[in-house]
Amino acid sequence: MIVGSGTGYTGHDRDLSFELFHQENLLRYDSWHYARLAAGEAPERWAVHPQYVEELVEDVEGLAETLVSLGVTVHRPLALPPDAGPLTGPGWRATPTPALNIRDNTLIVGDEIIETPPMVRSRCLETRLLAPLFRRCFEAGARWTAMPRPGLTDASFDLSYARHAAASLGAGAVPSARPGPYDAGYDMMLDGAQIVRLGRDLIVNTAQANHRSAADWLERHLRGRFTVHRVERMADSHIDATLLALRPGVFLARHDRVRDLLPRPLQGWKFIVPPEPDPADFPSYLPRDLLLTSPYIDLNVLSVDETTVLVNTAATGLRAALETNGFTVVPVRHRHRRLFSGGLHCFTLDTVRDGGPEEYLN
Ligand SMILES: NC(=[NH2+])NCCC[C@H](N)C(=O)O
Repeated sequence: MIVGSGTGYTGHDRDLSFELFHQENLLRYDSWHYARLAAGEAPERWAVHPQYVEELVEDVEGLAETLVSLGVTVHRPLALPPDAGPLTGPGWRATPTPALNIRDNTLIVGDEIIETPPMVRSRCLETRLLAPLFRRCFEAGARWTAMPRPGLTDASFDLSYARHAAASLGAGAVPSARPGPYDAGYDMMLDGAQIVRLGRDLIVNTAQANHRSAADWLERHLRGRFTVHRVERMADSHIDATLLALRPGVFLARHDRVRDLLPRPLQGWKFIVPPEPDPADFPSYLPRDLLLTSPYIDLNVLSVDETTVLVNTAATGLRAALETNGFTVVPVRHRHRRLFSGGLHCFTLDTVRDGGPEEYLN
């Protein structure tokens, strides 16, 4: 398994791609800068308090140590070069982020590593920091592919989901971004965290045209080896704080309605729905500390086998729910899961597992 790295995180580039990606959480906390950016205003650099970064790094190192103690072989990405950047694309530049939420920009399916097309400009360097590890897998016989790279120009984002979300949260209109000379239509965009892998079947969440186009690519690319099942708008993008498979026949789900969105054969699985998150389980932050995940983020657990699950120490209700259902819970400290957009599942990427892909849907 690879465990991400928080070293070198300094802040966020609040550009159009970042605002669209984090729209739902930013809107909830009343800090969404999209309209200004769409009108041509320059992106803003938003610092994260260095103490939070230090504590993040400490917690990620603890996660890596816990996995080693459970007998997992742990690999780490390259560090973010301190003098890296800026990244540039057609008509934009952005400050790169470290390879922290490595679940997002890579999808491992069977013997194949697929680099997925990032949705946030600052994240375009992350898979390069994993390249030495991917090279070793390649040399050992793995396939290694990258989906078509997106241009990420302002007008390359389909706004249909953003408009739907803004309307349901009572926010104002979402103006179209200005067209530019480097536009190439709606780019393919999809993160690995939009996919639940179940043996020979993949559940892929799509919420707008960028995702759907990427899902078309994935479906054609994997035809004959894996089956793609689409679910529409289970979430804005990532679903690994909404639905996770704990073992064949058992899901962990944010709420009961998740069941109805799944293909029929999976609706008969058991769904463990933990109690609502307790606000007392989280640190208190200032308005300047952007909250980039919902309070459900601790659902983002990491399974190492069919009974053992790594769970945030602070998530008391969730830990109890899993124990009641017969799982062995290994507590892991992860304080700032709302500031760095990810939990234990987001920070990890399983590359080699025991057993082979099985059939669960027939
Ligand atoms: N792979 C990830 N980065 N997943 C994080 C998903 C968090 C989800 N958007 C929420 O706010 O609850």
